Amino acid sequence: MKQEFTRIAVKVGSNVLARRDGTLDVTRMSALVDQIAELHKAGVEIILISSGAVASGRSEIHPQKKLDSVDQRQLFSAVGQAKLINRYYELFREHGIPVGQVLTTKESFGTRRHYLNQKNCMTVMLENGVIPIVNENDTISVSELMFTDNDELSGLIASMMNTQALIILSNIDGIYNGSPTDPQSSVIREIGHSKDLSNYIQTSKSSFGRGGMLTKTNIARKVADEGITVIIANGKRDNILVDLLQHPDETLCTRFVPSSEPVSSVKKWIAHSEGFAKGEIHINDCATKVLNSEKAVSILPVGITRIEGEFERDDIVRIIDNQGNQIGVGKANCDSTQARETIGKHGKKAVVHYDYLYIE
Ligand SMILES: Nc1ncnc2c1ncn2[C@@H]1O[C@H](COP(=O)(O)OP(=O)(O)O)[C@@H](O)[C@H]1O
Ligand SMILES: N[C@@H](CCC(=O)OP(=O)(O)O)C(=O)O
Repeated sequence: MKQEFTRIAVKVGSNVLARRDGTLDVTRMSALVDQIAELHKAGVEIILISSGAVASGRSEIHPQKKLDSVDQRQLFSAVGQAKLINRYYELFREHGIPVGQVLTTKESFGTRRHYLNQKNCMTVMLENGVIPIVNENDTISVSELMFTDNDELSGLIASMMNTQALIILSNIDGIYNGSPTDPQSSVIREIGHSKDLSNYIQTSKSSFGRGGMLTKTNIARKVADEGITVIIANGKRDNILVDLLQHPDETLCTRFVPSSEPVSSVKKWIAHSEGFAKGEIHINDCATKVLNSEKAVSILPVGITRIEGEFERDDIVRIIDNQGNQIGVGKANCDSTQARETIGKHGKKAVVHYDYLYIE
């Protein structure tokens, strides 16, 4: 059996797992588990990121009084996640494959220590032949502490676990070059580095999804820039996972071409840590130019025009150009007071060192 990848992350959207009425589509789940089991037995390490907790809880519990959206999400996910993982456990057991549950939150990616703890957990699972099944811990992550959706989470996991591919399974064959409902539009098969897709993406979402195609596209681009192949495909199509890996050329999907330049593990973490940024470092045009060149350069005080916000050494900061556009993210080498004291000065140590700087 010919296979390009030996470690992959697979994200399954709510719509793949839920029927129209919101109940769990056990037939679909079972078909996906069969495919994952086939790949696992062929030696592919798989991390499964599965949505569906809220959708499967909603059909189980019928609250007496009207609940607000936070209460609903907490209640449905608490019940639904138990149901979901139980199903997976039973289905994988039929193949003799052990699975483990990893529930996480956005905050768990905020510090390098937490990040490495999670990485270690999933590494030890894979080393012992256990398939990690990951979801956001919806019971405790509320509003600004939430991931945009599980597409964002799957990108973080793929990057953290150094997978060769991230396969995002939704209820659509890929990204269309127009409205998906327009018979004139077709699936874009391959997307290179600098292609702007914003004109194609509608804000519509499938009935149980959270982020829509726009977050999928943004995440896919970022992850592909880190050297990981990203594939968006239809999880409702029979045998889709096995076909994507074994017959990639004949299988309908959108594939984001990965960058060939390797990105260090620390830089990958920084790239996905933007949401935790404590401050902003504004830089002049000259500094922007050298940062965008091929050279490995740090951010020196001489190129800084302004510091916004208060941060400590090792906090995440955004890098902003003279036009106010964010051009990167980095880990501060000093606190904001020290950084302000050196603005514009020559011969001072870097405020963000190159090794801890991710330029977008
Ligand atoms: N250009 C496009 N190509 C494909 N799908 C699109 C496009 N623009 C918007 N969409 C919508 O994005 C939806 C998939 O995103 P989402 O609802 O978040 O799915 P999931 O639950 O699998 O994460 C599709 O069902 C489709 O309605
Ligand atoms: N953690 C949520 C996932 C929500 C979500 O992001 O859904 P989707 O856009 O379908 O991947 C759940 O399990 O219901």
